[in-house]
Amino acid sequence: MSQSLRLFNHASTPNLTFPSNPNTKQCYSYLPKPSSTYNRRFPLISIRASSSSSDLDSSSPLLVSDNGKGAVISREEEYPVAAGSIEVDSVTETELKENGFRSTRRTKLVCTIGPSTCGFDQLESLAVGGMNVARINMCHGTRDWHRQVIQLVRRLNEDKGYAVAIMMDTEGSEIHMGDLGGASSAKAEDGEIWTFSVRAFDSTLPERTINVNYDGFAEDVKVGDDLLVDGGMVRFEVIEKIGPDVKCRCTDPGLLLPRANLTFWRDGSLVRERNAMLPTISSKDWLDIDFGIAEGVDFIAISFVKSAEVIKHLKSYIAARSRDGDIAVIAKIESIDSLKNLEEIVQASDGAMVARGDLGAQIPLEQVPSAQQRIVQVCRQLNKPVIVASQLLESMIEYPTPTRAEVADVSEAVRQRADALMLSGESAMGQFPEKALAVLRSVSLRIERWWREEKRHEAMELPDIGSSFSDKISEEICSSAAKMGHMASLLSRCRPDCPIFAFTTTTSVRRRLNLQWGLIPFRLSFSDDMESNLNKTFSLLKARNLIKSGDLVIAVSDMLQSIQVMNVP
Ligand SMILES: Nc1ncnc2c1ncn2[C@@H]1O[C@H](COP(=O)(O)OP(=O)(O)OP(=O)(O)O)[C@@H](O)[C@H]1O
Ligand SMILES: CC(=O)C(=O)O
Ligand SMILES: [K+]
Ligand SMILES: [Mg+2]
Repeated sequence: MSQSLRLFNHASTPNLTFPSNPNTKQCYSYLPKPSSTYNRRFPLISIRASSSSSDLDSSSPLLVSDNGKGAVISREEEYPVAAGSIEVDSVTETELKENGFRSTRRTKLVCTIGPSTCGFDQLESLAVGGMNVARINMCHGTRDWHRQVIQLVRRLNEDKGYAVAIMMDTEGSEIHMGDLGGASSAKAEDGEIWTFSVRAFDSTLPERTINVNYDGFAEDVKVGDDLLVDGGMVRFEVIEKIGPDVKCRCTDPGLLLPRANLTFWRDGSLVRERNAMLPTISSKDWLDIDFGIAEGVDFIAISFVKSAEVIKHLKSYIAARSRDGDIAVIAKIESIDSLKNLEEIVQASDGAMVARGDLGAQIPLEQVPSAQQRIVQVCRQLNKPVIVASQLLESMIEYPTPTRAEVADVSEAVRQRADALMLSGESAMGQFPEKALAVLRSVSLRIERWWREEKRHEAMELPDIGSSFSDKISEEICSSAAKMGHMASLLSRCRPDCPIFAFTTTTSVRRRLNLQWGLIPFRLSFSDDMESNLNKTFSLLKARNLIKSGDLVIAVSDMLQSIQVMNVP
């Protein structure tokens, strides 16, 4: 570390130190001295590397270390990383070795697991194809089925060196159809009369009959209402009410899928007075959440969030029950109320999902794109990961190639710098899950490469988010480090034009970091001595051919409240 430059280090200097070496770059930062001892809540090392010391260009990698919030423990029996070893996702490692830093994918990919993808080999193919997070949707399947999937993903991670995280998505208590008596779908033709009923049918469903999960349904609808299945994929008009049965005429034909969402509209507006009384988290959802906690999922996504309160409540519920409180809560933005209360919901959550399927059933379709843009922007402002979901490649449920419009939609989400893109039916029950994932991957890579080529490092005005003094210092350190390479970065939030290597001692933190834009999580053991941590990290990365001697790096550590610029020894 001969060319090492210590720009600022509170551990050793009472005040500000400027570089004295004339060969060093004029890229120091001015930071106030913290009033208290080191804040260890967010230990960060960020290291920006490039091929030569004169090449501080903005596309070289940034390495970040994050121990997560506080204590370094996880729910699993946390086994220490063997001294002299570093764990990294095997796919990422191969990509890094083959293509170098610059081409690593920044946009993360979430796949919904369903009948098409629930086998070990299928899950492995998705992991090889770049799946960062596996989503299980509690609307469908039994808990035993989901447990099986979770166990397979675990096995995949342990046996094959992946770090695929698991996201459990709650059913929520909106109105939806029953499961079609076991049929995988049913076709509703123009003009047909169907019965929507809240009756419990003990044996098989009568023909053209749909079960509805909400007891108040027959009371709430009125003759003349429009009944939309799945946000308008199929449309009916209510023509008659007979006790618990509601007779409807099909006005827009289409395919009915099991447990599809139902909304009803009157005089051009969504009817939601009674819906609004349903709890966001139903009693069945609470059982699913208990299941998720017991199984140690990494994320719980909450459907139809209406306010920040429910998120806060769930977070304290998890904190009290999960051993380490390390399950991240993702707010699904898919209702009018969630858009109204967006900022406070996102602020209360650990991330958000633009759940365009149901959102498009609650607001006019033409408003969905602007809602998406706003949600992505708010999440980034508030430094929360955001997932863009639903119908990204819907046609690929049936066909092996996407439509041009779908590719344009995926490109737009990548361009907005969403943290992650999600597959739903494409991977859950489609015929081409791996091909759909490959399209997400190649479109992401293409757009990201285009940024590099065009040098489009979109800078966004980012408000200060640190509330404590030490947090503010960390923020300052990170943005100063980013500015050195003429690029924006408060780490992932700044969407720097470089990959970010994230180091953690914890398996569960490593998996959670997998959702965030540009972060490549590694696991290794740390000591209290940052200097030796850095050296150890370098030698481990070098041994794996992930960096090489001479690479210029910037190390940012809020454990030491310091920035160092150095060449990899
Ligand atoms: N575990 C599962 N078992 C069977 N089918 C599933 C499962 N998960 C998903 N699917 C199928 O894939 C489709 C798309 O999945 P997706 O997760 O988007 O569900 P959804 O019903 O649209 O609800 P949501 O609004 O929660 O996304 C579902 O409609 C269902 O047919
Ligand atoms: C993902 C989801 O829940 C939706 O799009 O509605
Ligand atoms: K759901
Ligand atoms: Mg939904």
